[in-house]
Amino acid sequence: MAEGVRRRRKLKPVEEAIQFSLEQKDKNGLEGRFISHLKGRGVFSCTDFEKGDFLLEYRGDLISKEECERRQRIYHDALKVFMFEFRYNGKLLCVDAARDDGSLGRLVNDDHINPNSRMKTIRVDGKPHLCLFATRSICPGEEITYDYGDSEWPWRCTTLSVVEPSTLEVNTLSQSEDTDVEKLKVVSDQSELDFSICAASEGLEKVTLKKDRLLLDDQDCVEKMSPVKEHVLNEEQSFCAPVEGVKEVCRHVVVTSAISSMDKCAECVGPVAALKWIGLRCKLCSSFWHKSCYLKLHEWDGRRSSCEVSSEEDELSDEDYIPQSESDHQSDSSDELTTRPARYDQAKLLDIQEAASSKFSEHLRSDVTTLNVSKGKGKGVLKVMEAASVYDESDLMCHEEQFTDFETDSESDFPRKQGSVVCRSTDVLMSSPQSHNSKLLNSKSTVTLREERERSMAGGDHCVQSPKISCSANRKNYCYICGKPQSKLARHLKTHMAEVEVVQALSKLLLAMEKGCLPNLQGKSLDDIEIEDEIIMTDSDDSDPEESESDDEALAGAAGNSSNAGVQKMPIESTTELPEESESEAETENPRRGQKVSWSNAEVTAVMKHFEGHIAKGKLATLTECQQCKSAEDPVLVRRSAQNIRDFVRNRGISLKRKTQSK
Ligand SMILES: C[S@@+](CC[C@H](N)C(=O)[O-])C[C@H]1O[C@@H](n2cnc3c(N)ncnc32)[C@H](O)[C@@H]1O
Repeated sequence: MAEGVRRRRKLKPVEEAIQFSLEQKDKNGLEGRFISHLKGRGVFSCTDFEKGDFLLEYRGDLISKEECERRQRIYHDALKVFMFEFRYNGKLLCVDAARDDGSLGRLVNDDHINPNSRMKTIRVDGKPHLCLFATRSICPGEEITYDYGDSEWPWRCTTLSVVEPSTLEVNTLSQSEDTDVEKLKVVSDQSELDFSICAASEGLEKVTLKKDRLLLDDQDCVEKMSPVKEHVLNEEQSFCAPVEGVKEVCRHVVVTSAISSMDKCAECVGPVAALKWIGLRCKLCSSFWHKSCYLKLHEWDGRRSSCEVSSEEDELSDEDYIPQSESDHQSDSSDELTTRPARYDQAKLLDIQEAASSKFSEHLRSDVTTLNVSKGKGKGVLKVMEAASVYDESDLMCHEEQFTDFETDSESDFPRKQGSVVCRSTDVLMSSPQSHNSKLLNSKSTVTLREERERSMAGGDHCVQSPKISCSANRKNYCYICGKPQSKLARHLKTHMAEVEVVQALSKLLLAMEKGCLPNLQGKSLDDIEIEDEIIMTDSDDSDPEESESDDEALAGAAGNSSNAGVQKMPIESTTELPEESESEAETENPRRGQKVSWSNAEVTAVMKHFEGHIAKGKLATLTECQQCKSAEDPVLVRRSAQNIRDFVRNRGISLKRKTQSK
């Protein structure tokens, strides 16, 4: 009874904050949504909040200054933005929310002009917790924001100062009303930048910037805490919002580069795929970007002219497989980079869309394919379709996207923006190039699809974009990703757009389309789909197999030859030697890899044990299979990477094919 009464009693905001902090839960009435490519996600209220209400905790690992520094050394910029440094009991601490635990606090964006909440510390079990409280009443639909504090937050600045690494003194301008903006002194030797920034808020902020991190000095900080409740918050505490903006001081010198799947685009923070991707890397600050993101960024802030682009390509690690995809093709030439306009808002998925468009328009013209794929609990049906004019059309749409407001409520907006639609139904999304209005068509079968397509083609109306993945059941839409029913599916899907799963699903489908093996995927769950690459001999494979391409050539093959878009030519990366009969003696030297390593008989036997079937069938091994082989045969293959093994299998397959053909 007493328990019941306690439950019913409305908790005071601080009590509520303590309760939610203890339970590690977010409050109802708030939701995360994707806002835009520029801003990323944000948190929105779905209910009314009153001034003073507790909203959310900025949840993460509470770590010391030292641990914070250590993590900042190893974190990519994209993760550093989730590190919230603050002062508590005279100590510099940090809540690291880099790990996405699904909590909403980490997604709250900055607003220094009209924020509706404020970050405060409360003490729970002797430890500080960062909690957001409403500073005014908040209506449903409003985005929750707080003031990150005075700093050079890039999104606040209309003009960004770009600093030459060698520049010794730079004036910085804060967008805030405060007048105490002083000089930013830069002492730079490229390897270590020390900045003393004096900016004003309620007090003077002193920040030491080393390499690429911000540390608060023993001075007043960005934001001073007002006590929430004396026994909870009994001393002056100060805050610094998530670390950000350091990359802006670099005058980027970018090169096209093969980038590890672990590294994210500094602009959209998104991975492209589980595999290594080709993008741009700044030689000075080692940030990475999708090419389209980089172009967009430098058009936005007018720094384009100050950016150097080199055509030099980076070294590839022999661990990484570079997929031959159109998204790679985008990154191939510095020429293109300097001349091509930035067109994409939703870089990540649009990259894939573009990949699909150009690749499939080459060799899948007039094809309409339906693919049933089950995923999770529901009976999802993926319809994948392709239209003859897809390339031109997607091009047109990409251009138009610049002028389209993404923030519309239109059901069709998301798919059109994304280019690739993921929803659950027998419905298929189609769109007309004239109107650019996507509409849900209740297409029940391939025949219907084809008819629809033919009808629209005849009427000058074209099916748009590939792949289209559309799922629903009984006219109720279920989200393909989280499986929940959604009345506003298109809008809901925006929340998933950054998820790797979507990108991976699309990648798989694209690969399957490209290889013409979509029908084989009928009824499979996405997790079960493993697309085996088949070895396709090309002219260049007719040369002596021992003379495999250099890494550069392989990279160029993988990234640069869009005219080969219709052919899946596996780049020969020469990460291992070609194992001919004499492979045990064969030695190939890769200057980048240093020591040449010949294949021993034991190694060959170990690999053959696993991949004889692949070689006979002319199939490529996947990296996972190679890793499994390596583990199973441990320690025989200790000198070989999974990629080495993969190359071995491929090269063997090529040799065998050649032999068969010559017979
Ligand atoms: C703690 S995260 C907030 C969540 C973030 N929007 C996301 O999608 O992950 C901080 C980052 O959000 C972005 N951000 C925050 N406030 C912003 C604003 N007002 N305008 C644009 N971007 C903002 C910046 O990229 C910043 O580095």
